[in-house]
Amino acid sequence: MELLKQTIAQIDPPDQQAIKSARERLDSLTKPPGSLGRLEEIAYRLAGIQGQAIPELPREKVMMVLAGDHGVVAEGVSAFPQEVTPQMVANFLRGGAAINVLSRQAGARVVVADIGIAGPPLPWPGLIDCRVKPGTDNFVLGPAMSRTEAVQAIEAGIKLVYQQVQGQPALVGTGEMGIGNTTPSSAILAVFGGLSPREVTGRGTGIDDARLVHKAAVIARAIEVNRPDPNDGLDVLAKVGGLEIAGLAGVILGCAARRLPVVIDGFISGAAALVARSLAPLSREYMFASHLSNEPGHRLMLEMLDLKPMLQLDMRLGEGTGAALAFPLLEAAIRVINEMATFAEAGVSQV
Ligand SMILES: Cc1cc2ncn([C@H]3O[C@H](COP(=O)(O)O)[C@@H](O)[C@H]3O)c2cc1C
Ligand SMILES: O=C(O)c1cccnc1
Repeated sequence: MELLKQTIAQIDPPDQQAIKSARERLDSLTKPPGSLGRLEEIAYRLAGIQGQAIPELPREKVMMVLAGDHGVVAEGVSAFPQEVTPQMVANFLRGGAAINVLSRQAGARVVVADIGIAGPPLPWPGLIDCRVKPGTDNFVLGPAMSRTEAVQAIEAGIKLVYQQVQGQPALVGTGEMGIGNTTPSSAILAVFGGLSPREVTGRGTGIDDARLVHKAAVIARAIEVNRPDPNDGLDVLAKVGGLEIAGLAGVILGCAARRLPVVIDGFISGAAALVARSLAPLSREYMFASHLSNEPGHRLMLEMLDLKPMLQLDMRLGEGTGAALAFPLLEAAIRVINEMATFAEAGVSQV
């Protein structure tokens, strides 16, 4: 609990003076004011995060992929069996998954961590061991994990940032693997948003209509049985969350504490972002929403976080794929503010 408390206490607001100077510089560049749209917002937000008017390109890009399993899969909420979680982790380690391809494209390193895959520990080279327990408990019957386990998983995510990222300037992305994890993500969204499970439940890996109705009913039952307190982020996480969601909340908090921008992937990462924001409201200032997932609740999630997605490609995969695709857009924003000529430099007339 000490590490979590310290980390939250270390999160400062972005540097307002750097933001102001960055906005002035953006307006001095050879383009009509504001004409690069949200790229300009990204540039000045990064200035505020780095604490300098002209943000630097990242020296390091890291995609954090956390894997965990979910007891609630016993209720039949996913189209795929639980063994796909370790099978996909093996695929990540071999470099054959979508996240490997898109991270290579972005020039990012993929970090793969086991925070709670079901079964015995996997002795695979390259797999980072931060196991809290072999999967959550079925949260229809009681809490997914204890409060202590939730804290342990968050702290594992914080430590990953410290161990895997050298420091400023860097870009970090959030990714995950865990069959069944759209179910806790919808549950978290329903609780924090005071929304009905039907509104926020989607098809995940591709369940049919009958299972979709069943999945929403499972989430409704879990909320009824556990009665998570929406004003207590740890309570929500422990009762209806997941280990990789907790770990990603830790990654987000760790980035915010170290003044690193963190690029949030899709629906599951969004649930982790809601948890992080509820534990430390300022952490939101360090988040960038990469894309809008096709999972229907994602739009509501981003509205609650007041974040606008950069891309909308009808993707619904997770793993960090949307975040990897957004990395070059953040780098483009940094290049614009660094490399464009000003009106004065280029001898271009202003109004
Ligand atoms: C082969 C395969 C690769 C994946 N990569 C990410 N997910 C995604 O799907 C899962 C969530 O959906 P649900 O809640 O319906 O199980 C997570 O593992 C998520 O990362 C995958 C799913 C599958 C099947
Ligand atoms: O948006 C996501 O992250 C997502 C959606 C469906 C299944 N897995 C991941």
